[in-house]
Amino acid sequence: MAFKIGLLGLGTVGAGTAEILLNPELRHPLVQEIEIGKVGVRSLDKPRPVDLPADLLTTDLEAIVTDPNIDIVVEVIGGLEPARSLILKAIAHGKHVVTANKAVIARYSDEIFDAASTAGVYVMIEAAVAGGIPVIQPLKQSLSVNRIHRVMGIVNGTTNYILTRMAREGADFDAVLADAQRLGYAEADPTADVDGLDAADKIAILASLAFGGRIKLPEVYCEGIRSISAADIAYADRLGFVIKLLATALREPSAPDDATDHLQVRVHPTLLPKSHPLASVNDVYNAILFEGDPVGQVMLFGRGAGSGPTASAVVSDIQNIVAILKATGSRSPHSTADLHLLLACIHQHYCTISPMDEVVSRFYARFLTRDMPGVIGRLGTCFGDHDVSLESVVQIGFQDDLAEIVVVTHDVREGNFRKALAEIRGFEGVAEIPSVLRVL
Ligand SMILES: NC(=O)C1=CN([C@@H]2O[C@H](COP(=O)(O)OP(=O)(O)OC[C@H]3O[C@@H](n4cnc5c(N)ncnc54)[C@H](OP(=O)(O)O)[C@@H]3O)[C@@H](O)[C@H]2O)C=CC1
Ligand SMILES: N[C@@H](CC=O)C(=O)O
Ligand code: NA
Repeated sequence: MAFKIGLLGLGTVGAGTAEILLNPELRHPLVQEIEIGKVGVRSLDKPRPVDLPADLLTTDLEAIVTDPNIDIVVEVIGGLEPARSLILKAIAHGKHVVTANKAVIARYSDEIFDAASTAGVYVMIEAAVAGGIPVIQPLKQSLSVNRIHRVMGIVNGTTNYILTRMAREGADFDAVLADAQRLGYAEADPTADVDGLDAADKIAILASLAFGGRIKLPEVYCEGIRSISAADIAYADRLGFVIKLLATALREPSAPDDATDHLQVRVHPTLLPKSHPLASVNDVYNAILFEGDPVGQVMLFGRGAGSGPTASAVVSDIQNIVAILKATGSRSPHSTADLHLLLACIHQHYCTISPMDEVVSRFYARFLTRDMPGVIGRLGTCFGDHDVSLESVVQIGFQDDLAEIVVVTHDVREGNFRKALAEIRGFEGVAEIPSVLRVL
């Protein structure tokens, strides 16, 4: 007897999921054993890109998650509520859950995974991070024997598209954002993408899996790309860099007497050397670079969004659950102890995340100063006073009657760098510091 799924949502991802399930030919034989039992939507009248019997569609999503005939609930409605409540209700009714909802998982994974563990069901989230690129399962399985040092990636397609176009065309942010909206890459409200929140949700999820603990989302540092100007992209280019919105999670080396793992988990625009493997990831593509011991570097590249790619991840999660249910010979929830250790989420403790002031990195800063003698010298002295060592200081040119000076530092403690900047803002002759960006 086929495994029945209750599909919550028939939009971009839901329709892509139905499309795969309705056309199982030339896919893994298990796909044929998955049947769409019910589909929950908001509007019954909307035209749909997939051909489903009308009686499968309902606006009563509660009835789906409590239906005894449904084995697996697939949540692809998005948003926080009712998505969170429906997931929890499905779990309470013994359903396994597959979701693409990074916003819900990054905020409520503790209650969701606790509930799943108690109920003996799986909650699978491959589609929630980097859409069609398999990143969750590799982290849970193939890479998990490694000591992961760092996970770093371009995990938001919209911002990567915007930055790529700005770099290619010398265009400004607002003009390219309007295009990205017209092309359907960015949402009508692009906040979650351009302010880095979507990437922060995703790196919180990856960090949790990579470092084996829970992450409190408010502790994830998040800075978007609204302030990136065509001028910065051009200067970065002259210095040998590209600017990307980078999501990073890394384990800091710990002192011998410190048993606590300290992590950095952060999202911000970053100047990447043009030779870096992530520097050539352009347009709406995503890529994630893992660094672990002993595996070294592993980079996964592909489409992080879109109907088909995201549905590929959703259906692979459904298939993983079906494979386990078949192997155990039981569709009922398992006992907690019987859950497959490499598929269930079992973390209990919270990771300690270092405050940004303590993070050590390189910086790029652009200053607009009046063209008077001694300005560069005063900048240099102030940075030196705060233990900020400079790699280069270049007067690039002029903007109106102001000299434009670009500074690149060596590795510095962020708190020291910020203190120096605060002092420099008060200098006579310094009109503005239009941009401060981190450098890899
Ligand atoms: N789009 C993408 O490329 C990616 C999306 N995701 C995630 O996948 C999820 C779904 O995204 P996407 O498919 O783009 O979203 P869409 O807006 O395209 O589709 C949402 C679907 O959910 C239904 N829906 C929404 N709210 C309700 C509600 N309250 N009651 C009943 N039905 C509801 C809508 O019904 P109706 O059609 O009737 O309006 C629609 O079918 C999100 O969590 C998103 O973050 C993840 C990776 C990539
Ligand atoms: N809005 C996201 C798509 C889904 O994760 C992006 O632009 O990458
Ligand atoms: Na994925």
